[in-house]
This record gives sequence, structure tokens and C-alpha cells, in this order.
Amino acid sequence: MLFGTIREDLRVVRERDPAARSTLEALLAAHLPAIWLHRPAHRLYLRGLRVPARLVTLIGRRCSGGVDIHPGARIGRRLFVDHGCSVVIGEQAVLGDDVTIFQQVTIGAVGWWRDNRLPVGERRHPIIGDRVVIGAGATILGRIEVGDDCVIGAHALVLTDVPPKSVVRAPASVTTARTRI
Ligand SMILES: CC(C)(COP(=O)(O)OP(=O)(O)OC[C@H]1O[C@@H](n2cnc3c(N)ncnc32)[C@H](O)[C@@H]1OP(=O)(O)O)[C@@H](O)C(=O)NCCC(=O)NCCS
Ligand SMILES: CC(=O)OC[C@H](N)C(=O)O
Repeated sequence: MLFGTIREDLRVVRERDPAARSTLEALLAAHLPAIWLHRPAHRLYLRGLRVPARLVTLIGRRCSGGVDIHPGARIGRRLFVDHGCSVVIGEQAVLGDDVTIFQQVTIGAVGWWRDNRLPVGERRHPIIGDRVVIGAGATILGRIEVGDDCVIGAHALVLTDVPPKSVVRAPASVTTARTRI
């Protein structure tokens, strides 16, 4: 089971990262410590052992490029965090299977000033469907749902539900003629 999952995660790196040309290279993918340690951390969290869970998560975060997955987050199979750096996934986030995330993505809450008014245990983080791709720098906030098979473009800010099979595009930068610089 454990080796099956490890093999599956390595296969995913090779399938979704053209820059990883061998299994040995895939093994060096920076997100792997974070997702491999998230599984025992989540089990500890579910047993109410929150502090040990957070410690395990901290090791995963330090051994990756800062992939911060709260031990409470529910993560599906075959998550791939390409480049494995500066990613935050909040406590009550739920990610489906086959999700791909690029660097500097936040799946988080809108803010404590709003969430502190919610009943205890109420969800404050997004639900992400199966096979969703989340581009670099995208931020997805609050009690929203992103449907299956969506693509969230780089630098998008998503604050409302996204229907399945949608593409969310942030405005592209504007190019003008160079004058003074
Ligand atoms: C900007 C922000 C503070 C607004 O919080 P809020 O409690 O929803 O405040 P309001 O209800 O006053 O604002 C909602 C309005 O602002 C817009 N809005 C929200 N966030 C925005 C942002 N970052 N940029 C531009 N507009 C934003 C919403 O679309 C909404 O517009 P509408 O009224 O036309 O529908 C919040 O969305 C935000 O960005 N928080 C930071 C959260 C964060 O960084 N979390 C990371 C956790 S890991
Ligand atoms: C990831 C995130 O939403 O962080 C904000 C805050 N720590 C919280 O858990 O709500």
C-alpha cells in the first residue's frame, strides 16, 4: 500500500513534469516530503493529536520548498505540486484526486474578521474538485467550490464558486511602446 502510493506519486511527477526524465529525478521533486508527511499528519489530526500532527507537517514544510499543507486538509490521490514551493493549503480545504498545483498558490480563508463569526467547525476554506489545475500565484479564498476539470489561470483571484469544466483567467498584462526607460 505504502510503496504503491509512493510509486503512484512518482509516476505522476513523470507524467505531469516534462522536466523530470527519470524516476530518480522524480524522486527529487520538492513537494514529495510535504505530501508524504501529510498522510501521517492527517491521521494524527483525525485522532485529535493536533500538536504532533503540526510537528509532522512542519517537517514536511521544511523538507519541501515551503509546501504548507495543514494536517486537517483532505487531499485526494495523485496531488502534484510542481516546483514544490510557497504553497498554502488551509485546514478545512478539500482537494479531489489528480489535482495539479504550481508554485505560490494559496487555498485559504478570507480572513479571521469574517471567520471568527462562523459557528465552531464551520468550513472556511475551498473545496477543489477532481483534475483541477491551479496556475502559479493563484489565490482561491473562502467557503467556495471549484468544480471538477477546471483550470484556474496564473495569478487568478477566485472568491466565488466555479462551475465544472471552467477556465478562470486573470487579466493579462498590457504591453505598450517603450518611451522613457
Ligand atoms: C480583500 C478582502 C480583505 C476582503 O474581505 P471581505 O471580508 O470579503 O470584505 P468585503 O465583504 O468588504 O469585500 C468583498 C468585496 O471585495 C471584493 N474582493 C475581495 N477580495 C478582493 C481582493 N483581494 N482584491 C480585489 N477585490 C476583492 C469581492 O469581490 C467583493 O466585491 P463585491 O462586494 O463587489 O462582491 C479579502 O477578500 C482578502 O483578500 N483577504 C486576504 C485573505 C488572505 O490573504 N488569505 C490567505 C489565507 S492563507
Ligand atoms: C490557510 C489559511 O486560511 O490561513 C489563515 C488562517 N490561519 C486560517 O486557518 O484560517
